[in-house]
Amino acid sequence: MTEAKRPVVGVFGAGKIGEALLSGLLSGGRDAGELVFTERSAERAAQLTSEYGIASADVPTAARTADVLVVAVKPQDIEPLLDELAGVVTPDKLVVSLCAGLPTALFERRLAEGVPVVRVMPNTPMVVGQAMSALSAGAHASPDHLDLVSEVLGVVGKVVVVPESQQDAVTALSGSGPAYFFYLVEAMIDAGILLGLPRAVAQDLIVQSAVGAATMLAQGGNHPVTLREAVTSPAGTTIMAIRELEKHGVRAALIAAIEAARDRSQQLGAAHEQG
Ligand SMILES: NC(=O)C1=CN([C@@H]2O[C@H](COP(=O)(O)OP(=O)(O)OC[C@H]3O[C@@H](n4cnc5c(N)ncnc54)[C@H](OP(=O)(O)O)[C@@H]3O)[C@@H](O)[C@H]2O)C=CC1
Ligand SMILES: O=C(O)[C@@H]1CCC=N1
Repeated sequence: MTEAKRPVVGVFGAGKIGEALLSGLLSGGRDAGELVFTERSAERAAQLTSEYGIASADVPTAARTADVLVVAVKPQDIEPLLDELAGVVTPDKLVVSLCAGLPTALFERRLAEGVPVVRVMPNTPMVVGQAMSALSAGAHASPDHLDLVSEVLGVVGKVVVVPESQQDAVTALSGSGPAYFFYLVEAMIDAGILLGLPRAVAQDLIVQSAVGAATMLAQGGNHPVTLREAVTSPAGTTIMAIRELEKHGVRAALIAAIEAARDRSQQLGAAHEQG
């Protein structure tokens, strides 16, 4: 039986998330020949080609070569890229935007009539096959297009479909989410240093605690409250720490932080609505 031909994925802007996607797809079994990317800096393009064996191309060539065009430039850099894509992207292609805040309507306005667009918010754990990607279909994207994006991003992690109206919230939660966990881990390692532990020991203790806790959350099916209560003994050590976290407003700080990230995602989109 012959296998159906897999789509060629083109990554436009191979920075942090673009590179994470390319390397995650390779680790997930895609061939370098099924991938292409564009980069502004020739030096960075050469470095990525040497590291991964994936060819780079200019924007029009990559747009013609790829079936799925993944846009991974900063929202602030989108306009010149859309100028380049506008003349070459045809409705038989699929455009996938990873850009925070940018609505599918922006792409639909700037590209040829009928080009399907899917907005995705992924996150960097795609380098280890553990991304969380949330997908929303634009006006011309069909269920088959969503299936195609799910298939590609399913190689590098989990996929969920959400209404586009929820994408700013998703961006604040799971798009930025890994940074919050890294920040907490960093702070807990500092606490270990304060308590006199060697840095490497503190890091091992906290990272393995994070891995263990994440695995229990992902696999155990228990609510986080139940899991935390199981650690929190009457008159024990954990409740003393929890009291301090509550006293310092850590829960409220996290809620406010995530709300601020949501607001910023909305602003990034609004900037392009006006311009
Ligand atoms: N980082 C993350 O965790 C996540 C990021 N995103 C989204 O992904 C997008 C990219 O973010 P991130 O990877 O962090 O940003 P980066 O700045 O690391 O990557 C963007 C890359 O695109 C290049 N670039 C810019 N314009 C063009 C162009 N016209 N043609 C080709 N390449 C171009 C940049 O080059 P140069 O450096 O020379 O400017 C840079 O290498 C953003 O829209 C962000 O919102 C989404 C989810 C998570
Ligand atoms: O910080 C940002 O804007 C991007 C979007 C989500 C994660 N990083």
